[in-house]
Amino acid sequence: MDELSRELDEYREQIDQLDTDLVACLFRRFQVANKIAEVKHKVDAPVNQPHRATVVERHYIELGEQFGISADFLQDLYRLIHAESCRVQERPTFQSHRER
Ligand SMILES: O=C(O)C(=O)C[C@]1(C(=O)O)C=C[C@@H](O)C=C1
Repeated sequence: MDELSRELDEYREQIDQLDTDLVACLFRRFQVANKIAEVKHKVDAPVNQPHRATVVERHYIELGEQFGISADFLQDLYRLIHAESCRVQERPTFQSHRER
């Protein structure tokens, strides 16, 4: 294996590890969303809270400015995460594979 393909392999290992971290972070976020759902259920509050979602979306955009990541990309990303967070919260007994 030449030097360049060794370098490429190393970077790809880093990408794979970072993707694992990303998914693990998402997993933790959905666990917290599930806890939020329990509280909302107790006080009969709606899962989807557009004002709060706008605040969170702004936070993503601010982070994007700090890190130099495109606002459009982060908006799209948060919209996907938010949709999944709402879906998770609508499921009363959300459990991940790890908890089973
Ligand atoms: O802050 C909340 O109330 C949440 O449930 C979290 C969250 C999110 O995942 O970002 C999900 C649903 C709401 O519409 C707003 C934000």
